[in-house]
Amino acid sequence: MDMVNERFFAYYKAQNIVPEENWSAFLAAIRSHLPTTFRVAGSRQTATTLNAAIQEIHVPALSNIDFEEQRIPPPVQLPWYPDGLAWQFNVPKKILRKQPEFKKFHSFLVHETETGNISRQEAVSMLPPLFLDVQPHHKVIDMCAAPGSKTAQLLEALHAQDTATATSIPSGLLIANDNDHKRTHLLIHQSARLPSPALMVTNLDASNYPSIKISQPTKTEGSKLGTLQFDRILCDVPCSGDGTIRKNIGIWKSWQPGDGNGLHGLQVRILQRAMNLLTRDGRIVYSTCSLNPVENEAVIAEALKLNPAFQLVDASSMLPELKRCSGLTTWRPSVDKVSMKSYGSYQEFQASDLDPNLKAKLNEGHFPPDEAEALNLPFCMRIYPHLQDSGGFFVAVLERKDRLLGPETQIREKKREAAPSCPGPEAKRPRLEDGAELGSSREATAAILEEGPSEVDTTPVDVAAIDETKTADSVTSDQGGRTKTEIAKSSGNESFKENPYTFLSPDDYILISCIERLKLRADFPSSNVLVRNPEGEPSRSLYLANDLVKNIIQHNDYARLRLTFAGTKILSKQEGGKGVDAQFRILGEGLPVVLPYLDPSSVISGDLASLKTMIKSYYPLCSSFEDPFKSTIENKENGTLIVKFLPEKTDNGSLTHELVLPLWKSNVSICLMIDKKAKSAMSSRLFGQDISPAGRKEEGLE
Ligand SMILES: C[S@@+](CC[C@H](N)C(=O)[O-])C[C@H]1O[C@@H](n2cnc3c(N)ncnc32)[C@H](O)[C@@H]1O
Repeated sequence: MDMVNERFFAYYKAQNIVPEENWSAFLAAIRSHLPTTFRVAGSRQTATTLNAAIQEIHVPALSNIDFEEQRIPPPVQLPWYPDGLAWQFNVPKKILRKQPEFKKFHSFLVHETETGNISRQEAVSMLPPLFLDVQPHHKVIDMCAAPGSKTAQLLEALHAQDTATATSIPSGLLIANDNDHKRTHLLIHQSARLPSPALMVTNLDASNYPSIKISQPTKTEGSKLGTLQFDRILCDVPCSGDGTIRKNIGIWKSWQPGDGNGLHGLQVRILQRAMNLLTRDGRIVYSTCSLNPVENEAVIAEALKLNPAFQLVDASSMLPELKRCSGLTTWRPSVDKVSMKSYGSYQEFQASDLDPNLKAKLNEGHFPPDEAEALNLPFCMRIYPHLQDSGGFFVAVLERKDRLLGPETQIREKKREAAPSCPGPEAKRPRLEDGAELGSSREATAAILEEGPSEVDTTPVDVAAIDETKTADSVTSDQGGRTKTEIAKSSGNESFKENPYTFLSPDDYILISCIERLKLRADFPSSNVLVRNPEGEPSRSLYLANDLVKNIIQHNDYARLRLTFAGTKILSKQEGGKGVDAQFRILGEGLPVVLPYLDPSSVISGDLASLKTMIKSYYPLCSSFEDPFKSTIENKENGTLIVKFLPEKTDNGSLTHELVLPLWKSNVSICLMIDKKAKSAMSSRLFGQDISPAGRKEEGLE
């Protein structure tokens, strides 16, 4: 492919995005292959252990490797990422497939990605959540969240107090929102790897995000209904995406100077809405993967002019190792595909002899404001590909000016620009970070699934529960006696087809039987257990939400919020468990959440030899285990069991920290209730190879 686009060159030279002397370095970088980057995810404790394994086992094994007479550099840590938890390597696919050590490392990455311990994410895309600085008590909203790579980082920050085996229940909240319904489901699928009782997913237009009611305690009246305001808001808005040109090389051909013009209005409205949803001491991070000032500084400037209570934050002392350039104070929008002419001011644009139809495509907000310096636009951050061999990116941090002053004052809701909620005719479809264009969700889904989430193991696991949300059309009623269709109509949401969430009574006999079976302690938050079906019956899956999520669900119409997901699934009905007292089984993703409430006597001890047997076969016979594990399971009642493995060394690997897993016991066999990809990853890590049935099949051994 010819990596040439004269319009692109002329436009960005006119913007002066980099000094003349750096232009050739910029050009060389955007024409070169983008290195692979990944982040060690999950709880801090697991992350540190896995990171140590990369440092102490993989990097030494990958050092001093020659391929076709060339020295291949090993992975290196991104210097700016906290605790060295993000890595970069630049090795051609051919080497990853053929060179034995790199092949081994690649399959380690694939396995760990599938289990959620590693997130393959562009380096620059990791930045916005870091600048947002989320704490476990924060109320956070990710306004344009799908497919969810930054949502995952935000969730991890909320869960900073998790341990290797147990999930904390943060007091804060994360709402992940996206207006594309299919993409919200992709996000939900991804976030199953990071189960959180503090997560809600909504499917709304961020530029018009509704006020959410919550019950707040008062000094005198007990409690009253108020409006939820967020401590942290991420606006990773839809954009033209030319910063991803190294990865999405089609941009070389398709790029036009007007690509960002039609998105500007929507971007301003999303940021403005965020400003109105922010608590006084809160913080907003606005980001795009576009280099275009019309989608970046122009949006910030316009939003600041409309909301003078806000200011840009000087974030130069945050992530000091990150190389960045200052935001622009002047730029030259263009609507011209032919002569490549651009204009330094709105006045100059209006005075030009352009066709009136073209003149209608830009308004004053697209152009640099007179007060660019006073607005501190240089505090915006531009990350260019040549600075540290990354993609191109833009980040700005905003806070309220009066954040440290006196009592809170509600900012006046500005009248929003009467612009259409869709980008204007000039607008191309916004490019999404994963490379797909908005609207082509099927391709986006396929692309992401290829890289990311693991399949559900349909053999022993939960197919029924997956279908649960698809029964939404059934005509049944909510607590107010309205049918789902009526609720949807009343909310102007005819097309919304998700099921409502209903909290179970702590006296519900199924809930009580699960609690008794698992011997959950009295402090288990049983009043926060909810189900997701129109009848409000515990017929399939039980979810757990934290207090804030419960508060929101109870005080808002779920259809108005287009609530697509909430909390985390902890228990599911085991169809094969008929005749067993408690037919519910604990889920792999729910176990870390429930673990802190389990009575130690309900957890059995296992050893790695037994684990090997459980991984090798789907339903190993109880009699195939060695004692003492054999007699332990033989003496247990049928149904859900939890098994704990202590750190131990094996011939080809080691278990470095405690591991707790869910089992299901039938009359003569047991089954390890985890995803088949999680089994494969665990097997490779503990036994040096994938001994699971799926792994053996892949290797042609079965
Ligand atoms: C740049 S992508 C977000 C990437 C995401 N933050 C991540 O890190 O995975 C922009 C997202 O905005 C969504 N979007 C577009 N218009 C929107 C709107 N008006 N309200 C909410 N989301 C919108 C798109 O569906 C897309 O998923």
